[in-house]
Amino acid sequence: MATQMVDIEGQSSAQTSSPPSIFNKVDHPVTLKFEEVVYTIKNKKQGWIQKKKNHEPTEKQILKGITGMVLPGEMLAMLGPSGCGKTTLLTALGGRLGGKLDGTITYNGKPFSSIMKRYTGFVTQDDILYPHLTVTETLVFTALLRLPKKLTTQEKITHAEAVIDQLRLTRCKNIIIGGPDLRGVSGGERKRVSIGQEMLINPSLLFLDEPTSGLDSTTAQRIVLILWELARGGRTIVMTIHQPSSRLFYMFHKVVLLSEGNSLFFGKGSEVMDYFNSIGFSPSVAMNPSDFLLDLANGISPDNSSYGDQNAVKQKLVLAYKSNLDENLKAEVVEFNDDENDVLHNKKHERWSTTWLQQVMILLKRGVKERKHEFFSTLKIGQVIAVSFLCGLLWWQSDKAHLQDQSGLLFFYTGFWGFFPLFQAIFTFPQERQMLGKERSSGIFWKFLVRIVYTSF
Ligand SMILES: Nc1ncnc2c1ncn2[C@@H]1O[C@H](COP(=O)(O)OP(=O)(O)OP(=O)(O)O)[C@@H](O)[C@H]1O
Repeated sequence: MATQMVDIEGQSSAQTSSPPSIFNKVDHPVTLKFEEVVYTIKNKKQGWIQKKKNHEPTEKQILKGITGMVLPGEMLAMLGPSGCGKTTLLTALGGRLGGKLDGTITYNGKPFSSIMKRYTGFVTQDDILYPHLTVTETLVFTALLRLPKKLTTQEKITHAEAVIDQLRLTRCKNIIIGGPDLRGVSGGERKRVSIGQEMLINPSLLFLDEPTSGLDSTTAQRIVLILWELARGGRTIVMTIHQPSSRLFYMFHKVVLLSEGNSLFFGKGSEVMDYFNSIGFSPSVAMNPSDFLLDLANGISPDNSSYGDQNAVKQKLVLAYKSNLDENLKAEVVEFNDDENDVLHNKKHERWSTTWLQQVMILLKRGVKERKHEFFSTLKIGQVIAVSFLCGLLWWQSDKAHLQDQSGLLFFYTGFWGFFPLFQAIFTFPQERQMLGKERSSGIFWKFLVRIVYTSF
């Protein structure tokens, strides 16, 4: 099997022609509109004793009517305190939220569809990557899986190389991703690899959940700058972000401020301070706008930094939004005609994903690369030696004439070599769950099958 494997590192470094500039412009621009988005969840049922005591409502509203619009070439930042509903809104807009979702979300005037899914990239907060693959291997395997089958393997590798260049990952392209117990690329580089995986399909819409969390401000700025360049190519970019520095804040074209599922502001980042000033909230000292906005969303008024009347401040801000911005915004969203330029839905699309056999083969190769270190791990060799030693002791100088003894040994060996690989395979299922979830959304369904096949070797 090892001889069949594609030497990805070798092939990619052998590539001499300059990578195509596939990222300059997007082919199918998308306008994202969302009106009165409400998301409700059912509260978990309590035990019958608790149920009698507490009369909690059975449902909880996470999003309470959020409206907005993002045009191609724009970058929207969702701001708000922890638990205000940013990730929920992002997931809803990315077409990944199940459950009770009311309101309207449209992409060029149409609801979410499989065509839209193909042109949507989603970068989750946690980077789900294989720790033992290098940056190049990670991106090349993704390219082989996600790019249309009309492209040759070499062209797909060239695309992956182009992404590496674009994301300035060239210096670390041969370094492994790494994990909690394994040194690898830095946090910022890992985040760029995750973004690169989504960029490979040249998405029209890109969603990112906290792409800068845990990074220093320079690295965070570098990542937002890359996203800004992507937006300049006509992409629609939506991200959640916790507390951007003022340099970052002014890079966003639009900002939505959330508080407990309510919208407190939606509009241009450059206008947010003027808006809050106009309704009587202005910072007493010069401060980072995002700090100021987070204080407001937490109900901390600039003139009264005591924590007494937070609910009253929040209520005031919600009412101010409803009377000053909500109606105009809804009218703007309804009036905007995005049907005319809808190249995406008007064009005939080929079914371009790879066949299941190709997927199985690529996943098999990737699985072998990722787990080859386990095949001859000291632990596994130690386990086999220990079992062999015990068997040796038990059957030491056993009489060859005793056929039952010999068949017992054979029975034990057959059982051991049958179940030993089987248990290895079973324990990979929980480890692979996250990756399966991530890749299922890209249409890769054959992973479990492949896991069983190659772990049983
Ligand atoms: N399935 C669920 N069941 C119960 N509560 C949920 C569920 N999903 C989300 N919530 C609640 O909804 C609220 C919003 O969650 P969400 O993850 O969107 O917040 P967030 O603003 O992204 O927070 P953070 O910035 O900390 O990631 C939280 O209070 C969370 O506990």
